[in-house]
Amino acid sequence: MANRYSSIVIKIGSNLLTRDDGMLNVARMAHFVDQIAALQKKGVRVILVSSGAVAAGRAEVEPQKKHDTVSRRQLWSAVGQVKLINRYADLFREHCLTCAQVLTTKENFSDRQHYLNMRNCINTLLESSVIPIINENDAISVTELMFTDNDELSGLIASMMDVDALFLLTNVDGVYRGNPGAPGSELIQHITSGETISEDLISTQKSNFGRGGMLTKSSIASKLAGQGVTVHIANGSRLNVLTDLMDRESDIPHTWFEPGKKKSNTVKKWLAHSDDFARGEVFVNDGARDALLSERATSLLTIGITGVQGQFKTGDIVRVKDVSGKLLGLGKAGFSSKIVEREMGSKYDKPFIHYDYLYLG
Ligand SMILES: Nc1ncnc2c1ncn2[C@@H]1O[C@H](COP(=O)(O)OP(=O)(O)O)[C@@H](O)[C@H]1O
Ligand SMILES: N[C@@H](CCC(=O)OP(=O)(O)O)C(=O)O
Repeated sequence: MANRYSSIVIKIGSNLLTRDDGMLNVARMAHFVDQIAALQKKGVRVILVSSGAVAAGRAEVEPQKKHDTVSRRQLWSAVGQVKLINRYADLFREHCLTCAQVLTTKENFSDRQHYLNMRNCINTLLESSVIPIINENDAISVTELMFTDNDELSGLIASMMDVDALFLLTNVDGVYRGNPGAPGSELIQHITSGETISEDLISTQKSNFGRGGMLTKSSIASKLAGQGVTVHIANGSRLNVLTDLMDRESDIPHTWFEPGKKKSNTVKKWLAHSDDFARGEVFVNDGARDALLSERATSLLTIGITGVQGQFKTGDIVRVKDVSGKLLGLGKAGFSSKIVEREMGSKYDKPFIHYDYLYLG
C-alpha cells in the first residue's frame, strides 16, 4: 500500500484515551502508537496532538474542596501530562522510536517570533526522526487565553507545519446530519472545497471528556481545507483507522474535507488564524474593498480607509472590514492607529497594510 500523504497531523481526543472508569486507555494508546510507528518507518512525517492530560490527572488525584474549577484543571493537567507522556514514551520505545513533548499556549501563536520558534522546534524534532507530541499547556493557560480545544490547536499546527493532511480522531464516525445517536441521522462523507456545514446540523452535545464538540471540529476542518490541507474526521476507536485513512483504496466511513488550492505564503497562513489576536479594526470604502478582492495584488492604502476602531501600533494585527461591518480579512499594521486616524481618506507615503501581510478570505 502506498501512503497518500507524506506529512500528517493526528489529533486524538480525550475520550479516545480514557476508559469508562476514568483511567488512561493504554491498549488504545498502544494501537495508535503501533500504527504511527509503521507510518514513521515508511517515511511519513507524523505530528501528534494528544489530549488526555486532564482526564489522566483526574484519575490520579482528588482535589481539595476549596479548589475551584480552574485550580482543579491545573492540578489534573499538571499531574496527568506526566502520566500521558510517560506512557507514550514507553510505547514508542518498544518500536525503538523517541517521542518528545511540546506544550504550548494560544498566545504563542499571536507572536510571530514565538510562532517561528515553535515551527523550528517541531521541524528539528522531525528531522531527528523524533515524534512531536503536542498539547496545550493547561497548567498555565486558563480562561480567555485558552484554545477552544485541541481541535483548534491541531488546526493551527497543521497550518503552521504545512502538512498534507489533518486527521481529527474522535469517538464517532464523523459529522452527522443531526445528532449521531438520533434515528435517521446520517454520516456526511464528503465536504467539497468551499462548502461549510450548517451549524444547525450539529448539536452542542459533547462526549464525556470532550471540550469543543463537533462544531469546532467541522469549522476548523472547513477553514483548513480552504488553505489546501485535506482533513479527515474519523472514529479513533476503529481498528487500524490511521493506516486505513492513509490508504487511497480504503473506504472506511468517515467525513472527508476536500482541499482547495494550496496556500503557500506562510505569513498569510499565520494571519488567517490570528483573528483572536487583532488589536483593532479599520473600515474601508467600496472602492478599496473591490480593489482588495480583485485578482490583482493590492495593498491597503489610507485613502480607502473610512474609520478606525481600537488602538494599535506598528506590527499589530488588525481586522479589515467593509462599510457594512463585514470582515474582509486580517493584516499587519504598517503604522499606528494614531497615524491612520490622521491620514484616513487622504494619500500617505506608505501603504497601511502591505499585500504580503494581508490575508483576505
Ligand atoms: N452532527 C454531529 N455529528 C457528529 N457528532 C456530533 C454532532 N453533533 C454533536 N456531536 C458530538 O460531538 C462529539 C465529539 O466531540 P468531542 O466531545 O469534543 O470529542 P473529542 O474528545 O474527540 O474532541 C460526539 O461524541 C457527539 O456527541
Ligand atoms: N488539553 C486538554 C484537552 C482539551 C481538549 O481539547 O480535549 P478534547 O476536546 O477531548 O480534544 C487535556 O490534555 O486534557
